[in-house]
Amino acid sequence: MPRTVEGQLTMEKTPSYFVTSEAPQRIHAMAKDTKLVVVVRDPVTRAISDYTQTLSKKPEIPTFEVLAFKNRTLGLIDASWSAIRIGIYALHLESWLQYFPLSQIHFVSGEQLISDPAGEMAKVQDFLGLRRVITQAYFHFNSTKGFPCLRRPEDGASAPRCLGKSKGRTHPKIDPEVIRRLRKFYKPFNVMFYQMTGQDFQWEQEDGEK
Ligand SMILES: Nc1ncnc2c1ncn2[C@@H]1O[C@H](COP(=O)(O)OS(=O)(=O)O)[C@@H](OP(=O)(O)O)[C@H]1O
Repeated sequence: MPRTVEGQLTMEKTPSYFVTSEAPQRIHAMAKDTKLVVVVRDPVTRAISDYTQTLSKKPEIPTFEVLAFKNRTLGLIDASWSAIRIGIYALHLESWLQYFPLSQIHFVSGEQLISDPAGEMAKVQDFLGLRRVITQAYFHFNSTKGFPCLRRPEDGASAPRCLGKSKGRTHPKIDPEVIRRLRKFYKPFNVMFYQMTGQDFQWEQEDGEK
């Protein structure tokens, strides 16, 4: 990590930290006042997104439906498969709460980051004690991509910058029965996560992928 001088904030982004059991202790030992920002999305959609990413690199892998189960006849989910395990957010958060108070952790809703990026970024800036610089003016919804893209009002007419092709890929169609089974699997963990964070992410609202 680079040294931070007075008046600076050092930021670092590593998605795997949240699910790495040694990370909370190590980060706490390095800087116990560190503020943590975690982006979470519906774990079922997250698992499919994770699978889609792997599939793009290894097209020969088995189907999502095959990988999701230890025993499909019995409906036994394979919670050791990383695409599924990562979405058990309550489990991972428990390790962080051994070292950091909840007040030092901010959770961003992945769904709202897409539907209301400025609102979600306002909360992040408040949490970090920053002025709200990134506002609505910084976002432009690109209907072709189906996601908000970033523009810099200070750059005048320059085109908004969308994330690359590997973000916002089309997901394969997954058997709705498998989705239902996965929703049932995650429900108790999601409820526990809402209780632990005091935030209801509303992942139980609809059936099907979000
Ligand atoms: N603005 C914008 N543009 C494009 N994509 C967006 C955006 N906001 C959120 N998302 C969602 O981010 C998902 C990819 O994030 P990742 O977690 O895979 O990224 S990373 O691994 O942390 O780099 C990606 O998941 P997939 O849709 O499965 O590709 C998107 O749904």
